[in-house]
Amino acid sequence: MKIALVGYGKMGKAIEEIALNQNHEIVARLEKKPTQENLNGAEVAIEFSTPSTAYENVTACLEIGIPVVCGTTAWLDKLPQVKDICIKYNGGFIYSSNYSLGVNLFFEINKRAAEIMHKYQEYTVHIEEIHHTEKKDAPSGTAITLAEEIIPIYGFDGWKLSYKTNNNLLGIEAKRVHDVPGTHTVIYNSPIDDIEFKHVAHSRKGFAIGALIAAEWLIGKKGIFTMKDVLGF
Ligand SMILES: NC(=O)C1=CN([C@@H]2O[C@H](COP(=O)(O)OP(=O)(O)OC[C@H]3O[C@@H](n4cnc5c(N)ncnc54)[C@H](OP(=O)(O)O)[C@@H]3O)[C@@H](O)[C@H]2O)C=CC1
Ligand SMILES: O=C(O)C1=N[C@H](C(=O)O)C[C@H](O)C1
Repeated sequence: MKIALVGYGKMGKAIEEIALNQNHEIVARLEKKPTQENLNGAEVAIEFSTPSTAYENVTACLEIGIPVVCGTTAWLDKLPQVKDICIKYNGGFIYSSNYSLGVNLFFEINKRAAEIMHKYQEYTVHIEEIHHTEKKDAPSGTAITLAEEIIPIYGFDGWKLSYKTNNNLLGIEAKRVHDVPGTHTVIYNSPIDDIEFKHVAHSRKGFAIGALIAAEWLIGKKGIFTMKDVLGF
């Protein structure tokens, strides 16, 4: 693949390392808005930038006619507009809050666990996420995805940044610790015992491998997709 990396920070560099080992070509490394010229003949754009720049970058790629794999978090209030633009330009777009295979398996386990656990009112539920101190958003996109799977099953009104669940809002606790790539835990507590489902990323490798799998899958496809489509869940 000829890949444009839109955003060349921690994730852009992690993707580059794996892409080069897989004999892909990096034709652009951008830290600004993509244009026809600076995309340099890319077949696909992989966008990991910042919450305030992702929307503009994604829409620019779609308007130019380049399919986009986007991993940037905390801009999803604008997802409906991106979907409209993708349809208008007959483009290809994938978004996932987390591209790692392990977390996508965890999403499935999380849903099933909530379906079982919500019947047992002696257990409370909340989420904890831990990330490196450079992270701009809280809670993480992954924690929000986990919450969005639990909320309808429990009938919660939504989530809030809190170490506990109350007022019918699912608690998400966000901790920031030097160098942690990403740890997510869904915690069920009762007076008798605790049950915890936990995913620990040891590095950014899993996110990068997943983003490259998504990019290869997306080339030639039209529409709006998630990692569930890529993995066939
Ligand atoms: N979905 C997933 O699997 C994962 C998602 N993420 C998400 O990806 C995003 C990026 O994470 P990470 O790489 O760690 O962050 P970094 O801060 O390391 O990298 C972001 C990069 O984007 C650059 N940038 C700034 N403005 C623009 C712009 N207009 N266009 C393109 N690039 C720009 C920044 O440059 P400068 O520093 O000069 O401002 C920086 O190099 C975050 O939202 C994070 O939550 C992270 C890991 C996995
Ligand atoms: O910013 C990060 O680093 C990460 N961001 C994503 C998120 O917000 O869920 C995915 C991963 O946890 C790492």
